[in-house]
Amino acid sequence: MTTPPSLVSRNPADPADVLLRVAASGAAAVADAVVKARDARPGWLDGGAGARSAALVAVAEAIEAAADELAALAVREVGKPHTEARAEVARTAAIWRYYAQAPHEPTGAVHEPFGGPGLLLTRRRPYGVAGLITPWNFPFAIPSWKAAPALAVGNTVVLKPAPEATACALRLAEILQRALPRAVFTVAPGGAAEGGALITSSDVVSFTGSTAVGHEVVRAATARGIPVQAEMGGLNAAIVLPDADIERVAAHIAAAIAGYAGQKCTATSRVIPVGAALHPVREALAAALRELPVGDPSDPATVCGPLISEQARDRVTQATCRGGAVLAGGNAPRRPGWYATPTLVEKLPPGHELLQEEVFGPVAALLPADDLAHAVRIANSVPYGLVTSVHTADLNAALHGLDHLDTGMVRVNAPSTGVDFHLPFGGTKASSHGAREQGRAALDFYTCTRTYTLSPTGAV
Ligand SMILES: NC(=O)C1=CN([C@@H]2O[C@H](COP(=O)(O)OP(=O)(O)OC[C@H]3O[C@@H](n4cnc5c(N)ncnc54)[C@H](OP(=O)(O)O)[C@@H]3O)[C@@H](O)[C@H]2O)C=CC1
Ligand SMILES: O=C(O)CCC(=O)C(=O)O
Repeated sequence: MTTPPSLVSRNPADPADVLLRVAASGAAAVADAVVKARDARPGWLDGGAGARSAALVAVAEAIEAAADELAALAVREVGKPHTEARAEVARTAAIWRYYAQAPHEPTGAVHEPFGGPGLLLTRRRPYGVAGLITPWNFPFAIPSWKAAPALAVGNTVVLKPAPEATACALRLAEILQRALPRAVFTVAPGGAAEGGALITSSDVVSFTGSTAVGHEVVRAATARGIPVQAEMGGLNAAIVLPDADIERVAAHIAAAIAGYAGQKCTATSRVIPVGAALHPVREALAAALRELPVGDPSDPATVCGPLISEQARDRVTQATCRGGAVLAGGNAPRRPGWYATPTLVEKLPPGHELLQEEVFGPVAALLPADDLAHAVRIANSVPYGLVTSVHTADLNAALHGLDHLDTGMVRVNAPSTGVDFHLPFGGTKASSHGAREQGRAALDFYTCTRTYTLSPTGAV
């Protein structure tokens, strides 16, 4: 028997600081966790809506009580700037409270038979064990916005977190396991082997991460005929019209490019000034990026902390060396930790990596457009379709954007980053596969509609 590899979790701001070394679970332990979760499912479901709701409220309360400690852990393990880490923890508690209402909601509808007496009913029922595979960038919020709706409707859950966020996942599991019955929620630390084992044993799969891995996950789950959703990358554009308040918009876009070092699927990576907006946007955005506070993520003033790993940092710095003109940043500060400076580039050759792939760093390309229709064509010209922001005071321009932008989300006068957890979240093209996450859409994803016929005895 081979020993599972060990997982090492390091502080990206100080790579000598090792948070954790644990053995990966191994595929057999993942399969075993799924068996135990399946056995725990009837008790969890039949315990009733009240018990499920109360348990989800207890999770929210425990997260709120541990907020400072959880935020500090995210700062240390995944390099999330302190202010954002606090906001993520607050959002995570709010997600559990929101889904704590779901067990009390109607699960179906009553219909009249086409002919004769009786009742026809629909009822949404859980699939069984939800297998969740999550990335490191929102180590509390993403596992929670998948697990809370899955649990609310009566599934049990096995989570395979990203190796880089193992300590956060284990701490979240501790909180959940105190509030939930045994085996209702299990975390299985590991890598691709554990992720694969989860897909081959669970009943419904939800993934967030890169597009390449997401497509593999979708193929594996589809081959088994189980429902799967995958939230993958983005290459999101911000369109700025000349009538926008350019100084204010530039500050917002700079934060959407380089906040948390651009490591959000919703980060802005292309900025499209329209017509006369080019010159003021170019100047104001380059200045805003140069002034953006870069540094130690535990400092509350920091907006752009380190990248998650050395490879991630090198990918960003190399991408900006391959053609184009650098307007701001374009280097790595000389300090311990995996930092890259907030970067704006222009005049990129067609087909450049920054115009085709999610680089997941604090870097954006400036792409001037002649008019709004041209801006929309540029925005739509990439393989991804997660979110676009449009900055304008003109309602007609905003409506044109809503009608013609081919992204799952369009945000007018709001940055591309940020999520309203009570609304559906997801994109088009290579950004998403399957049903939407979050909001009520998540309750539908984790349930299968059953149709019941009730006829009086002797009717047939
Ligand atoms: N959309 C988003 O929010 C995110 C996008 N990304 C993108 O992904 C890039 C790489 O980041 P990374 O964290 O490595 O993301 P990956 O997509 O590579 O990994 C995401 C998760 O899937 C696991 N996994 C890998 N291969 C498989 C498989 N075949 N079957 C099942 N599970 C698998 C990973 O484990 P393991 O790491 O051990 O391979 C990890 O837990 C980033 O640069 C960024 O572009 C990353 C994070 C979030
Ligand atoms: O912008 C956000 O707050 C969330 C982004 C996100 O969902 C992701 O990066 O996976």
